Amino acid sequence: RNTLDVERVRADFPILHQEIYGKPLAYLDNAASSQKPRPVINAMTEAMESYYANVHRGVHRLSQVSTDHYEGARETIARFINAPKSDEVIFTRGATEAINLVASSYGRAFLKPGQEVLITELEHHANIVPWQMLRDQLGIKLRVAPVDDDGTLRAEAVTELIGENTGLVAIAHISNALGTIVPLQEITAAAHAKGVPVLVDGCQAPPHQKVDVQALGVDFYAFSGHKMYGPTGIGVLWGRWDLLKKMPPYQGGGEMIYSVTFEKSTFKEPPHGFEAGTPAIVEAIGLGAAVDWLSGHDLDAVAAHEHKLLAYATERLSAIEGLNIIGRAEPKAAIVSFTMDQAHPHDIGTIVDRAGVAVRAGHHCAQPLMERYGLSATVRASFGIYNTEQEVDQLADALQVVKELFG
Ligand SMILES: Cc1ncc(COP(=O)(O)O)c(CN[C@@H](CS)C(=O)O)c1O
Repeated sequence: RNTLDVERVRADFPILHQEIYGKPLAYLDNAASSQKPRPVINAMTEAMESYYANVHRGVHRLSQVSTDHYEGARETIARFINAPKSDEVIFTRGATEAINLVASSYGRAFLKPGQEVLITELEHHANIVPWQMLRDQLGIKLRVAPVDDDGTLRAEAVTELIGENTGLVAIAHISNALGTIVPLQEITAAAHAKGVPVLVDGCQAPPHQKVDVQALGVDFYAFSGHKMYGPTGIGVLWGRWDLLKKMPPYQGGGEMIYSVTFEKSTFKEPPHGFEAGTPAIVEAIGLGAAVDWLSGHDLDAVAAHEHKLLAYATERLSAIEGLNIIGRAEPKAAIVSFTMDQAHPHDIGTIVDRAGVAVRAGHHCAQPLMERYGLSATVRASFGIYNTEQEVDQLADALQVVKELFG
């Protein structure tokens, strides 16, 4: 397996080469959002400088070129997740909108009052609140599968709750707060054995590991461009064609129709039937460029590099007296959430920031999960392709200062 040339990777990210309060920036908040490599910046700038126009409707050359790049990005993304066809790739604003689309379209059309949507304690608010809204509108019920004390989500903890009343399993691929990697294949096989579809909140997966929707066997897969070295404002809902085909539109407007009269309108097939209005053209092109850039790296080598950082960070942080790592599931993505006996997460985040280290302090939009561990917040360091062991040292040394200050 070839190793990652991190210095060469870092050279692609202009933003990383700066100082914060006189210290080199150590950007360790990748679970919140990742930075953008030069090819993504260039692709978006080139679109706006040389061929930008609205898509699909124009008869003029620029519109055709813009459309080719926009639809080309869709095909690039479809290949990246091994989707059977690119028409199954729907552009959304991000994972949140992708999940809301399924709740609103699939949920309202195919879930019945009294049926259950099965989620887990690991979920991000984006995969909790849309189902609560559907419950309040439609009368479905929410069931929550428990995680273990160490942040592990055992497949049976989920599968034993799948019954004849379960209408959908909605589950994270990777926990943004703890890093837990969920055993999706096992859960999906059990759900399908009972005829229950599976939606995956895949937000934290594509930048860190190969995502193959056919190998996973899932029915819907949602993710955001800004977490995988692409821009904000663009994300993807991938869905199985036979489900997308029968789902009613999510939003109405231009682009998603064949014809409109005051009496009625006829709707386009997926994906355009779910893409009302002018799309995020430049952002979609940016996401396509991010996928091309990421695909230029050996994803196994990326995963191995990040796992090495996770192991090193776990070792260094575990050595700090009074520091408690929250979530030690195996396998785990390169996310380390922790508390310190001596200091509040926000104080810790502020102090390490003065040392040039960017981490997140808070509930990470997973308040129920924090409550389950009796916490209101943690500090979270989350690693990406461009992070280094030196940056782990920078974090650990800054935490030593916190310990001395508050110890
Ligand atoms: C598992 C998971 N699911 C959904 C989302 C929402 O993604 P959007 O691009 O904001 O729509 C996120 C984004 N989590 C960020 C912001 S709260 C974090 O700091 O962890 C996520 O991690």
